[in-house]
Amino acid sequence: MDEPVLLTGAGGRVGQAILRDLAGEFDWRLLDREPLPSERIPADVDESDVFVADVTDDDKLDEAFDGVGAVIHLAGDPRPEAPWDSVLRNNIDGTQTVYEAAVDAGVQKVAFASSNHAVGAYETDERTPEMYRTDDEYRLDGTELPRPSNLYGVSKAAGETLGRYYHDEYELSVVCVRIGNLTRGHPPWDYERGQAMWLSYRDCAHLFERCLLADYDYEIVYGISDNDRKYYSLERAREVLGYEPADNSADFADQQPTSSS
Ligand SMILES: NC(=O)C1=CN([C@@H]2O[C@H](COP(=O)(O)OP(=O)(O)OC[C@H]3O[C@@H](n4cnc5c(N)ncnc54)[C@H](O)[C@@H]3O)[C@@H](O)[C@H]2O)C=CC1
Ligand SMILES: O=C1O[C@H](COP(=O)(O)O)[C@@H](O)[C@H](O)[C@H]1O
Repeated sequence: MDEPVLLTGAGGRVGQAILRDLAGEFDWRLLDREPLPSERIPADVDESDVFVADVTDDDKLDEAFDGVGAVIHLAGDPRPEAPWDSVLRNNIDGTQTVYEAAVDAGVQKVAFASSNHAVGAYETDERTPEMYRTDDEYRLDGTELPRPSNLYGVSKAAGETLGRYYHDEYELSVVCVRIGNLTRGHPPWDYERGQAMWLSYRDCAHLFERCLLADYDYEIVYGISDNDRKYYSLERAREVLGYEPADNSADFADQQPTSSS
């Protein structure tokens, strides 16, 4: 990728996981509505490539998108309990504005941060908690219809559908990554669901690197590490993107603190 890569929501957890490992790999342009503290900006990113802007502001986006080859779109309200007015503005309107700016600027690829919550309602009372365990074979693979668990999940399903439209209408390459549960250092303790959909920081960076380098049309993939426990298939991410996760939440089982430690 010779042209700059725009990272929206650069100051957040996912953005920082990506920059931690890929700072020197791409010519980054960073965008966030909050000013980024210097420790969140890689040393070789010039201040002219750092934009403080809201993703619903199309004029500011036009400036930030100028000359960009690919976009990783993370900016939005990440709270599963976020209210409708926030997800409507930040997640749905913001994502449509990003796709539109991408088309106007002649961008080739957009990687969109979707979520496990776009399909959270597959986790029915009948299937849980068994589906979170290693001996259960239930898998979602990205071909299933969205089944959101909350209004935030609805907004992520809408972002995926917007991507489908912008691919079909404008031939934009779009990959929607249904991210599981990103935590630094180790999987969440005492949370089976979180362990089954854990995404480590290094696998997160590697996955989005593959989203920038691979060739695809329109894809929905799951963004988790290669956990022994899993109810999301990694097949599509492996096949289409060349994703090769290095981490597995099971490797941390004996490190989990006990209540007495
Ligand atoms: N952290 C996780 O485990 C998961 C995250 N995701 C998605 O990944 C993306 C990033 O999530 P996190 O880094 O965890 O969230 P975060 O809250 O740490 O980072 C989001 C960043 O986006 C910025 N932002 C929010 N609304 C904006 C707007 N309207 N315009 C410009 N910037 C805006 C915020 O200032 C913040 O820096 C979100 O879209 C979230 O839904 C999806 C699944 C799991
Ligand atoms: O989409 C998201 O999912 C993760 C995991 O969901 P949770 O309900 O198990 O916490 C969440 O931590 C993150 O904030 C959210 O953006």
